[in-house]
Amino acid sequence: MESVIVAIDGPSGTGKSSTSKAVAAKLGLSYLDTGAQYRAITWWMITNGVDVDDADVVASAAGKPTIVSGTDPSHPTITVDGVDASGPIRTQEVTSKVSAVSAVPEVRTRITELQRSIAASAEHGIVVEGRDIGTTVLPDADLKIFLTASPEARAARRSGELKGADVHATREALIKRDAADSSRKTSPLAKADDAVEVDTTQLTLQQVIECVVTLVEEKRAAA
Ligand SMILES: Nc1ncnc2c1ncn2[C@@H]1O[C@H](COP(=O)(O)OP(=O)(O)OP(=O)(O)O)[C@@H](O)[C@H]1O
Ligand SMILES: Nc1ccn([C@@H]2O[C@H](COP(=O)(O)O)[C@@H](O)[C@H]2O)c(=O)n1
Repeated sequence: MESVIVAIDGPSGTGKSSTSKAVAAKLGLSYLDTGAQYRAITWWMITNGVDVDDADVVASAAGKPTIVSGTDPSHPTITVDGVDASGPIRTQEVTSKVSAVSAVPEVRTRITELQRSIAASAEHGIVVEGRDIGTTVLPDADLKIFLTASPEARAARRSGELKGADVHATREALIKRDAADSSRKTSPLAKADDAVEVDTTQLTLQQVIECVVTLVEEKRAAA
């Protein structure tokens, strides 16, 4: 198999980004962080005064920003209307509002088209991570992985990242975001029937990376 398409989905904090970047770098593949695209459109809505709780207004604005994702796993980038958005999309305000924006069907249609065109143009293949990649965006992906981990492990990982953040509050916030992402009508967070589930609770990041690399190599060998 010359080019390979890998879909990695799962709830928040399960290790999708860290794993996907490392696997892509190791195998010479491109990398796409689809959560960053939903964060980028949310950031644009906020900075342009759009009420993100008004789905009709969000829908009519969905086509306005130009979002560009750079797919080098050692230096992923994201711009909105030509402006580097990699910092602003990680604020607490964006994190708390992104699920409302990403639930709007017109937003999903727009971002899904963008994701498919990026995947189609990746010469050597790509690792695409998100919530609905295996189920909706790339249903014919060569390999689908669904990462999981206990809420406690995920909260501890995130609190370590946010230095000093309260673990209980972090746990509640990620459970709330997962619930919103899993219960939306259009393309919810879900495991594809043919995805391999990997519970990362007791695994180091290195072990998860090795597990996914092995699964990709097995697929390539079988092709
Ligand atoms: N197996 C692991 N063991 C310990 N820490 C891990 C593991 N996997 C990832 N991490 C750490 O957990 C944090 C969250 O990981 P990451 O951002 O990759 O998750 P994610 O699933 O992409 O999250 P989100 O969907 O919220 O963007 C990071 O600090 C990362 O280094
Ligand atoms: N395929 C996807 C990816 C992400 N989302 C939404 O974006 C939010 C942020 O994702 P992170 O991975 O950066 O945490 C996420 O909570 C979802 O609302 C999505 O809908 N589909």
